[in-house]
Amino acid sequence: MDSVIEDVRVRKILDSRGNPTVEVDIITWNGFGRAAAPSGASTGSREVVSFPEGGVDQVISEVEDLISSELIGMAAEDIEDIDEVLREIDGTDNMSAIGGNTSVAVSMAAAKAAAMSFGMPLYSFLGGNFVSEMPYPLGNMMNGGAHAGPNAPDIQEFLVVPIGAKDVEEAVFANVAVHKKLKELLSKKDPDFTGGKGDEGGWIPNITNTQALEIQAQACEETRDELGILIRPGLDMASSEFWDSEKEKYVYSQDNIERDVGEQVEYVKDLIETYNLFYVEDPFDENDFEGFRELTSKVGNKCRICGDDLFVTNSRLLKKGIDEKAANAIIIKPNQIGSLTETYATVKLAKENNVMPVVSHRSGETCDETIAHLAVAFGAPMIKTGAIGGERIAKLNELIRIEAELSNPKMARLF
Ligand SMILES: C=C(OP(=O)(O)O)C(=O)O
Ligand SMILES: [Mg+2]
Repeated sequence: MDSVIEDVRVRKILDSRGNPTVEVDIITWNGFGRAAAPSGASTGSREVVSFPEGGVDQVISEVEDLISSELIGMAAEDIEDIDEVLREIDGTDNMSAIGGNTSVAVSMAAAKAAAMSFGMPLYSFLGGNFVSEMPYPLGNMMNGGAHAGPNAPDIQEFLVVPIGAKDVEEAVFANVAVHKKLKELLSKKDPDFTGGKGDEGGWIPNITNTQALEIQAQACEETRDELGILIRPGLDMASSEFWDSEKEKYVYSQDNIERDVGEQVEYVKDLIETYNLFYVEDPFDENDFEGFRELTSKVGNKCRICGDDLFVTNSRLLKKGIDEKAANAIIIKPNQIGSLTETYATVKLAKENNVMPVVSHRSGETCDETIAHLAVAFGAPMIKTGAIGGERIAKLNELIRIEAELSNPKMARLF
């Protein structure tokens, strides 16, 4: 049996914020898989718990042996069984005993070890022989909110989608062209602009939300004219971060404006129309299915309204969202749910219900490239990975390699 697990090793490594995270190696008779877990800053409250109370050190000192003694002898390709064993070892509802980051790194390392044992790339081991669609990269251009400092916009991520790109390589370089253009524009606009970047490599501008939206639109247009590629703007508002539950208002401190739910619906609708936004993530607090539903019913035919903190990659929450018609896209972050099996179940449910899965990095990342393979294997039309920075380009460059390997690659359908 080529894929029988012979050893499991867990180590503490650095993530891009300089925090500790776990990296797992799984060694099979005939292969090897390595995966590391990322971590969020603007996390949803219903995500599984990343690590046990003692953090990564406790995983190394107590959990590693528990996991390896159960997994050694199992076949690495039996991913569902492996994920079930991890759930049993943990024994809690939210993975707080071993940590969702531990379990997801084991789950992904097992899949990679199985793929190598059978001599296949991960995307075809998970997605089958017929995968051919490449995701559009959602590039992160400017950062605010929890990913930036105090004078930045409240909106967390100013994104772009190069919807006119003919292939991934063109798409990735189009995003970088917008990123470079923005540096020029921001330097002209703000004499104090230092070129500082946020957690995901987007610029941190010292400007208001409206100014940032204007400059993002300008950068998209100018880059489109220069490259001849249509590029549309998008946002991750990460609104849970500035929702004040006592006041029941969204507090935009940079603009000195507060909006109730109804005003937020109108504001975001207006942004979508004014800036021709292609994508808006988390325009409402993570508990506000009703706000999501109202916005989606008004503009869901022209814009992807995406739930991240709302769904936390959880199929039960997605089912609620589908029943309530709350969104037409969902962020897929495997470490929010703690296993590949559950990640896949959520993707499958989304696709069956015309909810677009968008595979995503976290703000704290490593150079692990697994999500590039997951996006292709799952047929996700978009992937959110940033635009520059070592841990971001690890995924983007892997997408370029995958595209070069496929015999008949084409871009996914966005509409
Ligand atoms: C990537 C994101 O940030 P974090 O990883 O901090 O949740 C996000 O909110 O989509
Ligand atoms: Mg988000």
